Amino acid sequence: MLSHKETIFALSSGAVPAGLAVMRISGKDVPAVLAALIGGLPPPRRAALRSIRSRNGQVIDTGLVLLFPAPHSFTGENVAELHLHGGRAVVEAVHRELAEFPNLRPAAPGEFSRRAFENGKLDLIEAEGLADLIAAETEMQRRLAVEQSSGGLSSIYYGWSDRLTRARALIEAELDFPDEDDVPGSVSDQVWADVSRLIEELASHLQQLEAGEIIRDGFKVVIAGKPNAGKSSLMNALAKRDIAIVTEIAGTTRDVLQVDLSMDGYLVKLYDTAGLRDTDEVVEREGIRRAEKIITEADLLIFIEDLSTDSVRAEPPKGAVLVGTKSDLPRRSLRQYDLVISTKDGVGLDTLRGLIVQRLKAKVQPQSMAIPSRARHREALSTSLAALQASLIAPSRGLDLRAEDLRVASDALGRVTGRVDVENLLDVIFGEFCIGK
Ligand SMILES: Nc1nc2c(c(=O)[nH]1)N(C=O)[C@@H](CNc1ccc(C(=O)N[C@@H](CCC(=O)O)C(=O)O)cc1)CN2
Ligand SMILES: Nc1nc2c(ncn2[C@@H]2O[C@H](COP(=O)(O)OP(=O)(O)OP(=O)(O)O)[C@@H](O)[C@H]2O)c(=O)[nH]1
Ligand SMILES: [Mg+2]
Repeated sequence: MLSHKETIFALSSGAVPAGLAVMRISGKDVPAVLAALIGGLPPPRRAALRSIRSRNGQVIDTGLVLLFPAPHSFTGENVAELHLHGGRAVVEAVHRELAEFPNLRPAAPGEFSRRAFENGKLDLIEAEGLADLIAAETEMQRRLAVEQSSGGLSSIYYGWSDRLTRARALIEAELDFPDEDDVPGSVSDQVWADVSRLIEELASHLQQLEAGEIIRDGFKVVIAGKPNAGKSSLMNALAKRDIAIVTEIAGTTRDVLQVDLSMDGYLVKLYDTAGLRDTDEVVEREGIRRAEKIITEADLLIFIEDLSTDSVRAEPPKGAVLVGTKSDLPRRSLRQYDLVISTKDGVGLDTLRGLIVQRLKAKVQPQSMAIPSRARHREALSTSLAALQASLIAPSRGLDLRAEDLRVASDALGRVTGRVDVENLLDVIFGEFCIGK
């Protein structure tokens, strides 16, 4: 167990004033701090009502105090929690009192979790999951984060890591002791058969990454079309808020505007863009350049057309949903639309919401929430997959080169959870085989 020199503290609850404020303290000086503040130690892991006193004996506040002696705490260190009344002056007085202790200092962001990681209480996936859980704003983000923070995703990687470790151990054994009776010749075949099963599992796991990213980062829906089509009016209607400026002047919107929506528990990132047209106006042209950029990043493009005008119709990009708007006005367009709406009287808006959710779910159908969701996961998992695939190509290269591929795959997988170990390779070799005699 790592023993950090300094004891750290922070307000772990939200903004004051509030009903309660939780001050968390972690490190070896926790018992001394509690002795000074409340005159002794509360029973471990039980809430105790105590008065918290400053050095001069004045009561600062009376609240519930919790002590989690090391190593059975969130960080693995001694942890105390002071459940205070959530007033600004209360929190400030306790903060001041804590800072007076010679070995105490305010915690840096994420430092409690970092110590938990260093003490083996959390792996990297769980730590990321915890950060995502705190940031989660939609139900699906919460479910994804819970699965990651509570070890559901990690356990898949540990399972794969164990199988890889076993495979490597068997190959190493074959390399070192080719004539051993205890290592049958068919062992190698079993190893490569399991490696190819691993490849399939890893590849199908990686295919879920897009779903994970969409759940975590949001489904990007971009509204595009010609100037004055009614794009900003649609953005405001879907957001039910007056976000974008709407005027009858073509070329009103220049910047890309964005709003977060929650649809069916999913985060939808809705973008409003400058109307697309040829123009010499510098600001508008920059707006159009930005619009074109975000269009290429869209998960779903809603191409808006004013069905009441008879101007030249633009060709919507492939895959876009073609929406005719201003259906409250006389129709001049003969175009076949995917959907007809009016933001003025609300016609078709629910259908459009349904269509967005349907397109979203076509991309995101998680059978389980134990799926990757970050670029970091993608990098490490694809490196591992590529090395596993390499190990199966050209067996004639020899066992030692193929064993090296497995080592690379193993290391990459270890980086996902942050637990790269070679110790258990030795354990498997010497634990399961009677090679050494
Ligand atoms: N008051 C309070 N509520 C909280 C937290 C907290 O730190 N304090 N948490 C903070 O994120 C979350 C709960 N997570 C926790 C995770 C581990 C331990 C803990 O004491 N673990 C020990 C003992 C385990 C056990 O008794 O089963 C350990 O792992 O050894 C505590 C809270 C959410 N709610
Ligand atoms: N009758 C009617 N008018 C609409 C509707 N939607 C938008 N408008 C009007 O059309 C004009 C342009 O609307 P905007 O939402 O600003 O259009 P835009 O596509 O964002 O335009 P730019 O930002 O200039 O590209 C405004 O005068 C709106 O009031 C609708 O459904 N019915
Ligand atoms: Mg606009």
